[in-house]
Amino acid sequence: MEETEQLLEKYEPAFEKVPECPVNWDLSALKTEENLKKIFSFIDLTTLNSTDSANSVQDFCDKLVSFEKDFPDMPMVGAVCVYPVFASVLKARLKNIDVNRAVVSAGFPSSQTYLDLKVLETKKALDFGANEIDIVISVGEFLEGNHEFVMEEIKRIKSEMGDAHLKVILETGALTSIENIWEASIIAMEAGADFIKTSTGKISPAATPEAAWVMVHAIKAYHETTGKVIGFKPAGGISTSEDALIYFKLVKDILGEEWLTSERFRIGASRLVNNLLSDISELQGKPFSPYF
Ligand SMILES: O=C[C@H](O)COP(=O)(O)O
Repeated sequence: MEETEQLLEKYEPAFEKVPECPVNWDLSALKTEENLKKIFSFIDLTTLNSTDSANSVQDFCDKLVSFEKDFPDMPMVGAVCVYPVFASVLKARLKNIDVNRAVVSAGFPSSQTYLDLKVLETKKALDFGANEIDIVISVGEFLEGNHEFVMEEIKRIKSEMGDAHLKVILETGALTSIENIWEASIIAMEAGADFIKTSTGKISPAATPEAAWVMVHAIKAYHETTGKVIGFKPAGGISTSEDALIYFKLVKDILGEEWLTSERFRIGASRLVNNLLSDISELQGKPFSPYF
């Protein structure tokens, strides 16, 4: 039996014990200033548009640098996340603030390119200043049952990354079943993912509580079995405080308070920041106008 099949068999009993995902989420007690600020610090503030340019990414970064001065009571976001060609812009413009420089790589978002190009793209992004890399699994190969291929690709990319963090996107909206999401989670973690991430944000559905539920249980099972700590990143379509609070609650309830840190929990989002800031201002009784 192949290595990946043995691995999946080992984790099957844990999968069978995953409870049903709740349909309703009671978030009322969670919408506090403290929690919303924590969520803010977990954001991978993302711009992944075909229209992005060096100038627009520069402006995006400069806004974050001004934000730190204009909102001294707010934490910094976890990372800024951009296309690889802008890694050097992040390095130059964010050098004076404490924020991670994340870059999508390896043929993002389809992952449909040669492995040597995936490795090259990743190495270049790191050389130019990224310290976190987000890649997508080869979804088509995974769905064909080529688990070994998916595992080896991730391992190879990770092996070229030194200390930089690797986030592996499962593209859960394309995985067709809860079992597939579980298996992709286990394979990605075993292959060296520091984080597993739901979605690229480029297909629908993107992040869902149901997909997150399975992934977070997989992280828990993997931690219990290996002692390894893997982070979780829901991404795609998360735009309101309530959307984010569902993932916050899910991580808190299943993995515990110790996962509520930007080392272990990120939320990939392009539109969440202003809504969080608006809700925080409302809780503080202060006026707010969109900042980002
Ligand atoms: O990785 C992050 C996602 O691409 C962001 O998706 P979003 O634009 O729907 O927030």
